Amino acid sequence: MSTETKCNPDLVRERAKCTFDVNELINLFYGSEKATKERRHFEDAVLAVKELKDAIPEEYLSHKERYENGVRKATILRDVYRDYKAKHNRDPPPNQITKAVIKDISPFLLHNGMFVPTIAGQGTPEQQAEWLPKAESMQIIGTYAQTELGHGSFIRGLETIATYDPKTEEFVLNNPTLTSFKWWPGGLGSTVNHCVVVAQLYINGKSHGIHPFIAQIRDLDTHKPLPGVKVGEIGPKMGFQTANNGFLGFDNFRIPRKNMLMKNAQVLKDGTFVKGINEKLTYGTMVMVRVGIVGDCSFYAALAATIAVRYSAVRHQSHIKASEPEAQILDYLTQQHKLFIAVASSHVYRNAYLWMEKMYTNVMKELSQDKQDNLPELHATACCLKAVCSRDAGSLVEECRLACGGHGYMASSNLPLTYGVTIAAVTYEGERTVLLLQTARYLMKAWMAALKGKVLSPSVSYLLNSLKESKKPWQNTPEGIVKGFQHVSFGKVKAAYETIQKYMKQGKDYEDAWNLASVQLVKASEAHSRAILCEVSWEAVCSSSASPNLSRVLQQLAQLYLTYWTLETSGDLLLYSNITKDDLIILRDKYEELLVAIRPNAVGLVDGFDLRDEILNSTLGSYDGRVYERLMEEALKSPLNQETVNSSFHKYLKPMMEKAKL
Ligand SMILES: CC/C=C\C/C=C\C/C=C\C/C=C/C(=O)SCCNC(=O)CCNC(=O)[C@H](O)C(C)(C)COP(=O)(O)OP(=O)(O)OC[C@H]1O[C@@H](n2cnc3c(N)ncnc32)[C@H](O)[C@@H]1OP(=O)(O)O
Ligand SMILES: Cc1cc2nc3c(=O)[nH]c(=O)nc-3n(C[C@H](O)[C@H](O)[C@H](O)COP(=O)(O)OP(=O)(O)OC[C@H]3O[C@@H](n4cnc5c(N)ncnc54)[C@H](O)[C@@H]3O)c2cc1C
Repeated sequence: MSTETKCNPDLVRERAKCTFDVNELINLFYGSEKATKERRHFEDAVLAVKELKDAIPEEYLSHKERYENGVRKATILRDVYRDYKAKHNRDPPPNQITKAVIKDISPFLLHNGMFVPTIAGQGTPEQQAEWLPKAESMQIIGTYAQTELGHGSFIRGLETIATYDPKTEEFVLNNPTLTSFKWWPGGLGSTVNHCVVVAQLYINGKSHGIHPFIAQIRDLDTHKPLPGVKVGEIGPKMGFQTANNGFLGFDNFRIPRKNMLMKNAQVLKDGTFVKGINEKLTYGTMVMVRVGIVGDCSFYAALAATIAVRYSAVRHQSHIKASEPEAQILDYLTQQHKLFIAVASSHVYRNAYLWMEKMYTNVMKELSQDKQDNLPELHATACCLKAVCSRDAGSLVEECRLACGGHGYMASSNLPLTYGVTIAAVTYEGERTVLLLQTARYLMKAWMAALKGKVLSPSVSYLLNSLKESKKPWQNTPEGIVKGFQHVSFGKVKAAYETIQKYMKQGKDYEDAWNLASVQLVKASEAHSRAILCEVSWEAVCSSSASPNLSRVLQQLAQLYLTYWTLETSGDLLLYSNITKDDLIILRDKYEELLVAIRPNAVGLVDGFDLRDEILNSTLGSYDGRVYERLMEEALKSPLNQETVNSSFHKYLKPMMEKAKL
């Protein structure tokens, strides 16, 4: 981190006001002092590589140049990872340094994030032995090719076909229609030579559902598409410009039988299909990534909050009192309302991610012992938390951007790109509504079980309690608010269920009744997610090992989250819990008190995310607060400022002005 010497005086004052030890917060957030040290050490090693520094900001490069620069840096970064592993005999610690290097999304994201994990999770030991060493060492580069032009959400509707030919013991891959073309996979455009292709398996004319296959699509020496492969890049997007998303189609492309990933289901040499214990295990990589996305949401909220809070401490505009100097915009309560929820939410998502990660690890362990009982709960929880956290994180980043006024609109603030990247997670890895409806299926089943008095899984057991406790008075405490959110979820689950029943009594079949109730079902899932987020984050704060000074501030943040959402969803609480108008007024006042209480620690709290200037990559958010200097320095890098008179003056402006004189 930069030293305080050249720091903006407002930020120096802010840091002096902080009531807790920022290093303690950093160590708590990242797990331990050792974890912080190792992460920083690795980040230092990456940032010491001169070739990773960009000569000019990415925004001035063409689409093609941006990609090429992204690949260049991704390969150097990969060397740093390899060298670290060789030296320390372990992988580098979790870190976000790719943001400092690639800025947008790495063309290797899908290789590391889905290709390798799919081989590890869906391959037999022999298949893992064949491909993992090559993939992990980057002798081959891959992606996860599932989505097609015509289908993304409904994956049973995928049209890519893998027909087994027992004579040659091969699968023949085909994309018979335009809509069957793979569309979106990251790195597919021009980077990868392999992919996991999700395709419909046909044996002797019989369909056996979708399965993952490994296909080599480009020559390893020339990188030319292999015969029978049509592949390319899909073009510019809202973000993900360097992710190199691509399209792919096969024309009678043959792959050996051993290229079907066969941990779950198998095709024997003679074409016998052996079903797996649960066909949904094929969807396993998606569950893993959905859990990871909750962690990503914590990072993006932290990044945007760091930029906007530091900027708001440096920026002065207007007066609170006419007699006093212009105020730091961070002193306006409205600004605190916009920003502190992003700080608080980052902690909430972090705790939810750690909680989900534990659930994921447990279920994976159970699956390895053929025990599947807790898989539905994992799937339902990962779906709704991914859906709610990504949408909320996107909104928080946008609110942080708006809170920086005009300068937040500058690319050099890094907030527009951060928004483009964050909001993409609402769609990828399962579109929000679609995932919430998956959770709703689970909630409806849980509700029916609750009505029968059955024992429910831990994440939905509150439905039973709420059934018993519906008459208890509201309590204006964090625990009371958590219960309140559970009552809202209970009420919405019950209402959605009864709506389905109502339509069925009117003669509709279950599917139509489901569709007619689906707005309510989505809302029930959202309420369920909010109840989980509130409960998990409050419990994490209460059981944390933080010192009293830090604990106080973390409790304030967690209470801010609870109170913010109570006020945002007060209509629901009035409808489904025993909260009263008077309780809401007390909570409104409490919320305002919390903003005021958190205010002196705002800069300390974002310093506690320990995001280096290179990761923030923002003129507005740097540790030293040299906002105006940086805005000007960055503007001067514009190619339009490298010449006094642009040629368009002579070509167009001057002739126009002269024509106007005639
Ligand atoms: C930090 C992250 C690390 C790395 C980052 C890497 C990349 C990030 C950046 C970008 C990459 C993006 C990649 C992608 O987007 S890849 C493509 C992702 N695509 C999707 O997510 C598709 C979404 N659709 C689905 O998952 C399924 O189609 C859907 C679940 C919606 C429906 O499936 P299906 O029609 O087969 O099932 P249903 O009939 O609705 O339900 C049947 C039954 O199955 C249960 N189920 C469904 N999915 C699962 C699962 N994954 N695990 C367990 N069980 C599952 C479902 O609950 C139903 O149960 P029941 O109610 O009991 O019948
Ligand atoms: C940045 C980015 C990166 C991606 N990377 C990859 C990748 O690497 N590999 C890969 O395979 N894919 C990738 N994808 C694709 C992504 O997984 C899909 O776009 C996503 O799953 C959504 O599917 P869709 O595009 O078909 O949306 P659609 O399903 O067409 O959604 C459109 C609308 O229809 C609604 N809808 C659809 N079905 C239902 C339903 N059953 N009930 C109610 N409403 C419904 C949705 O809610 C939404 O409002 C990526 C996408 C993006 C944006």
